[in-house]
Amino acid sequence: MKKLWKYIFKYKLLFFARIMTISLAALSVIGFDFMMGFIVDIFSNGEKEKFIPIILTSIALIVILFITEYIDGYVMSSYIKNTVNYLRTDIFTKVLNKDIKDFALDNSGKYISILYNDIKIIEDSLLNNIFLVISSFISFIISLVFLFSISPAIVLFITVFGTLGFVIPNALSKKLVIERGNYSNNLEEITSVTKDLFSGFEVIKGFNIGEKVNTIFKKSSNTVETSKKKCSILESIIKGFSLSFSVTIYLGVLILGGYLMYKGEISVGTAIIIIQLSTHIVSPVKTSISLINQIKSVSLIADKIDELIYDSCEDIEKYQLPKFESKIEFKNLSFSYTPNRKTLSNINLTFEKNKKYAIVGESGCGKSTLIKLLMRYYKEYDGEILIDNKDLQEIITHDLYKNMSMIQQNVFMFDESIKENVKLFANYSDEEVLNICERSGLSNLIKSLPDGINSLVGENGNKLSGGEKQRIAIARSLINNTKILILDESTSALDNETAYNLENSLLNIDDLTLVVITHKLIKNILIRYDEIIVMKDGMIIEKGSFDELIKLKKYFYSLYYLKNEEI
Ligand SMILES: Nc1ncnc2c1ncn2[C@@H]1O[C@H](COP(=O)(O)OP(=O)(O)OP(=O)(O)O)[C@@H](O)[C@H]1O
Repeated sequence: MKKLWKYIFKYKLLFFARIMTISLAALSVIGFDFMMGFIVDIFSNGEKEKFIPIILTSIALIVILFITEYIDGYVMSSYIKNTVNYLRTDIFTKVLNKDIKDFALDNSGKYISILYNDIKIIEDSLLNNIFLVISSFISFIISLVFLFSISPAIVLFITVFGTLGFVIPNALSKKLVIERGNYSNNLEEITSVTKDLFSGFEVIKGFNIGEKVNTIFKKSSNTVETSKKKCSILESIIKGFSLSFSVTIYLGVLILGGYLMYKGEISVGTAIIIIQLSTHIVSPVKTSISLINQIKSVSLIADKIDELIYDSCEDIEKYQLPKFESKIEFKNLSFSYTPNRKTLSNINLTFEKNKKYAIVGESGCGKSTLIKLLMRYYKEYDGEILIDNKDLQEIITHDLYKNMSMIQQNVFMFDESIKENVKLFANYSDEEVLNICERSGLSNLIKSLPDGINSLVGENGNKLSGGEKQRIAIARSLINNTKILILDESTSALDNETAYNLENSLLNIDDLTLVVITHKLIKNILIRYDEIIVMKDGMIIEKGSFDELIKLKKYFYSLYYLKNEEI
């Protein structure tokens, strides 16, 4: 919660301006209460000389009320706009700064829920309520002081019942805080579920599982609404208590004021002022519990935000890697996703600068896992991964991904043109983009489109084939002058000829360290790699050039002939 104060006070001037305007508005309303009392006394006493002044003062008060309300609304909307904007943008930036592995720990629906649902709760329950509490407090104190000057007995009565009206509902409020936390978690859950279900729209349609998916959604929706209902029930119990005590105070003040008037100790006008002022005492007692609870409940949401935007890397990243210079080394590397099941065992491997490596092995042997560790998706491994003798975990994120990119089977596309998707909004000329597109095997596609590189790719590239998206991803890395390029089955969506041409053109780039995970065992391509790494059951069992491995007549040999017989 502490961290939220940073956002609340980011626009200090507007915050304090709002306290001023809300205090002025509260004072104007109290002024109006006094005016009612004066008007009644002046007319009931027949004080003719005060008729005109009191009418003029009433008009002036109405104008003041209007102006203070307007200024107050203006200041408040400016404060909310700036603060919510800052909060949301800051959280978004922090999420963007997360490491890939940290980001992947949570469903992205959680981040979306925080950015919209939780920030809305913070706006309604914290930002708005802070000022309501302050304004109620100001009216409460002024009214109490004035009432004390008329009758200490009235103030004593209010203090006793006001305290009871605060303490009893407060005892119930802890439960409400917990329920509100549940409600926020359930909202987060339904956002993630909805996002996942919509992402799988094609699968849902293709496999006719609409009914099943509907049931999942209904269950989630029901959970959200049930927790909301629990909050509402608790709120009404608390409100019921607060209302009973406030009505007691209100009626009590009325009776005590009426009694003082009956004894002739106060005028009718003063009795009216007492009644009016008592509303400023009753109202905070009635609403303060619910306001304070709402503010408290935000602390759970604030903790959740803190936890999600916490960046685990900042403290250990200390090495710069302006340019990849010599080698990547894996030393005695072992890794498990789950206890008791080793995915990688004792890997010792070196990728030298500008050399080309192919990783082969049957499905599930650990090829992608090895590469994911190099991309720093997971950090809990035994052994070491070093780039230019620097521990992978300690290299500054920006430098790491500037030097190294990975192209996977699923390529993300912005709903933009081919050109923007290749240059990723950086400043490259059309010639540079066209040149890179040619090297990435995109020339035919671009020639066939009326708008060439300016053609739009559609939402997540739905106007392109899987192979075309992969070629765009390769073009992205090449234009960015990535020094280490990793392809994870990334030519799988390409036909054999295109895959062959593309891999060949990447193998021709001298100043590129290339690591390709491949299932396609094509001799003409494989002979061009400096080293083929053969994996089985999470271990490297053979290493060498194509000819060396064939001569060995061991695992690679059988894998190669098996694949080529299949073809
Ligand atoms: N996130 C994960 N959690 C648990 N187990 C996983 C996870 N990812 C992969 N595995 C398991 O680890 C093993 C190695 O998977 P990996 O993806 O590295 O294999 P691969 O050689 O790349 O396979 P393929 O050629 O089919 O892509 C597999 O048994 C897989 O089921």
